[in-house]
Amino acid sequence: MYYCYRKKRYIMIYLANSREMKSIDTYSIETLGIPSAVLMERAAYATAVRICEVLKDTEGKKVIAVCGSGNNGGDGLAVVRILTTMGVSSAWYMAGDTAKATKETALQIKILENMKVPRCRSLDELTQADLIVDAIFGIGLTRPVEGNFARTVEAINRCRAIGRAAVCAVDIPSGISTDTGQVLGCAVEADFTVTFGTLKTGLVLYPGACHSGQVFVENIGFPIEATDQARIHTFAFEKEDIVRYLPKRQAYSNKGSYGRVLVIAGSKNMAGACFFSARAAYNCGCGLVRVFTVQENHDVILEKLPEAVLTTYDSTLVDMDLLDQAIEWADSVVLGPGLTCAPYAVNIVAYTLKHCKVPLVIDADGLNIIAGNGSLWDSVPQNTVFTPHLGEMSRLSSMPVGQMCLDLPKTCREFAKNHGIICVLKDARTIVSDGANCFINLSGNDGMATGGSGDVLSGIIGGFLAQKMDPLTAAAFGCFVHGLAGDAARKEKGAYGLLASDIIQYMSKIIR
Ligand SMILES: NC(=O)C1=CN([C@@H]2O[C@H](COP(=O)(O)OP(=O)(O)OC[C@H]3O[C@@H](n4cnc5c(N)ncnc54)[C@H](O)[C@@H]3O)[C@@H](O)[C@H]2O)[C@@H](O)CC1
Ligand SMILES: Nc1ncnc2c1ncn2[C@@H]1O[C@H](COP(=O)(O)OP(=O)(O)O)[C@@H](O)[C@H]1O
Ligand SMILES: [K+]
Repeated sequence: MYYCYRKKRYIMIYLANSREMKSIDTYSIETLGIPSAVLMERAAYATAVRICEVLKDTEGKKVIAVCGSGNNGGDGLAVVRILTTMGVSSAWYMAGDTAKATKETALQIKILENMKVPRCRSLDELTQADLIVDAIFGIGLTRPVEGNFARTVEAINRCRAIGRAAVCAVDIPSGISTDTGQVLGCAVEADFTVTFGTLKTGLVLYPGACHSGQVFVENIGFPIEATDQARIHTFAFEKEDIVRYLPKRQAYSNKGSYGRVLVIAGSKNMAGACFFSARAAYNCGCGLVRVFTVQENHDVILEKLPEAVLTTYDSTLVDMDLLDQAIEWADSVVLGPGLTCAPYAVNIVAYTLKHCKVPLVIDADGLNIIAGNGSLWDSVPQNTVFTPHLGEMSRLSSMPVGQMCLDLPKTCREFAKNHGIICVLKDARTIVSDGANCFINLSGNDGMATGGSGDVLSGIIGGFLAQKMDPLTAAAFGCFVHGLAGDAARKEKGAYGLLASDIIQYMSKIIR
C-alpha cells in the first residue's frame, strides 16, 4: 500500500530510479540553493512522525537507528535527535565508518555527541529496541552488501523475525536496488518504509516491494522544477486516473462510435480463450466484437456470447478472404489467444501481420508463433502491442527468465525499443514500455495467476485500442483496469476461487 502526499500538478504516480532521484537532490541543493541540511531535517522529521504513529504509545519504548556513513545514515541520526527531543528513548549505532561520513552525516554525529544521546557499540544491543530504524544505505547503494554490513543487516532481520522489534526503513530498505528492486547481497526486511519526494521503482518491484512493507511517500520540499528537470520516465496509474483516461461516452452516439474489435483466437477444444478476450473487449465499452475462430467453436461462442459477431473457418483449409474481410472491418485486432502453433495458425498470424493496418495486440500463441518463425518480425507493424508473460518473453528474446528478472524494466524497455513495439511484460508487477517510457502496474493480485487471465487482458487492450486510445496508454491503462477488476473480485471471492470470468464480471465495477 502506498501513501503519497497529494500531488498538485502531476497525474499518475512518478517512480524514480537512483539517477533521477540524485538529480532531484542535486538540482534542489546546488542549482536552487536549498541547504542539504534542510532537506535532511524534513526527511528525518517526517520519519520520526511516522515512527510515533506506528508505535502509538511511545512510553517505555526504545528506538535504535542503525546508520551508514552516507546521507541515508545522516537521516537516521537526525531521526534519533528528533525522537529524543520528542521524549522517545532513542540510541544510534554506526554501521559505517565515521571517518568516511559525508559532511551532513558528520554534522548529525556531532550534534548527537553534544546532546549525549546514547550510542550503541555492539549489534547485540539491537535486541533492546522496540523499533529499529534502518538507515544503512539509501539510493546510494551501488554494490552487493557484504562483510560487516551484511552482518548488520542480518542482525536487524533477526530482531524482527523473533518478533522483538519492528523495522522502519529510511527511503528504501538497505540492500534493495533502487532501480530494479533486486536484493543486492542481502537486504533489510522492513515493516514500513518512509521514502522522500517520490516513490522509487525498487520499492514497488519484487522482491523490493516485499522488503519495504507499507510505504509512505513524504514531501520534504523538493520543488516541482527539480522533479521536472530529472525527466522521470517511469509511471504508474492510480485509481483517480480511471476517470481521466477512460474513453468518454457521448449521448449522441451509436455502436459505430466506440470501435470494432476483431479477436483472432481459439482452436478446437480451446473456445474459452476467444470468449474471454471478446467478452473483455465488450466490457471495456467497444461497440462491436467479431470472433474469428475455428468452426468447432461456433455453437459454444454463440451460446456464451451472443453479442459477438462470428466468422468461423475450417482449419484444414483456412479461407484467407474471410480473414481479409474481418481485418478490413476492424478498428483493432487481438491476435493469438488459444490459437495453437499449428501450421494453419502460423499462416493466419503471417497473413494478419502483413495485412493489418489497424492497431494490433499479439498474445499467447501469436507470440509463440513469432518466436518460432523469426522471419515474421519483418512484417510486425510499428507500435504493435506484445503481451508476453516471462516464459513467452524468454522464447521471443532467447533470454533466460532468471536473467530477465535481474532488471525487468530494462528487459521490457530494450525489447520494445529494439523491435519498435509496445511491450507488456506480464508478471506480478507487469511492466509496459514503448522503448522510452515505462509503466509499472500497481494493481492486481496473486488470485489472478489463473488460466484465462491473460486472455482477458489482451481483450481489454484491444477494446481500448478500438476506442482510439494510443497504444502505450491502452496497454498500460488496460493492465491497470485488469488488475483493479482482479482486486475487486478477490475482495469478494478470495484468491483461491478467483477465475478469469470473475475478472470480467468485476470490470463493470471498475469502469462505469
Ligand atoms: N542531500 C541530502 O541531504 C538528502 C539526502 N537524503 C538521503 O540520502 C540518501 C542518499 O545518500 P547518499 O547518496 O549519501 O547514499 P547512501 O547513504 O545511500 O550511501 C552511499 C554510501 O555507501 C557506499 N556504498 C554503496 N554501496 C555499498 C555497499 N554495498 N557496501 C558498502 N558501502 C556501500 C557508497 O560508496 C556511499 O559512500 C537518500 O537515500 C536519503 O535517505 C534525503 O534525506 C534527501 C536529502
Ligand atoms: N501474483 C500476481 N499479482 C498480480 N497480477 C498477477 C499475478 N499473477 C498473475 N497476474 C496477472 O495475471 C495475468 C496472467 O496472464 P497469463 O500468464 O498470460 O495467463 P493465461 O495464459 O493463463 O491467460 C497477467 O496479466 C499477470 O500480470
Ligand atoms: K535504508
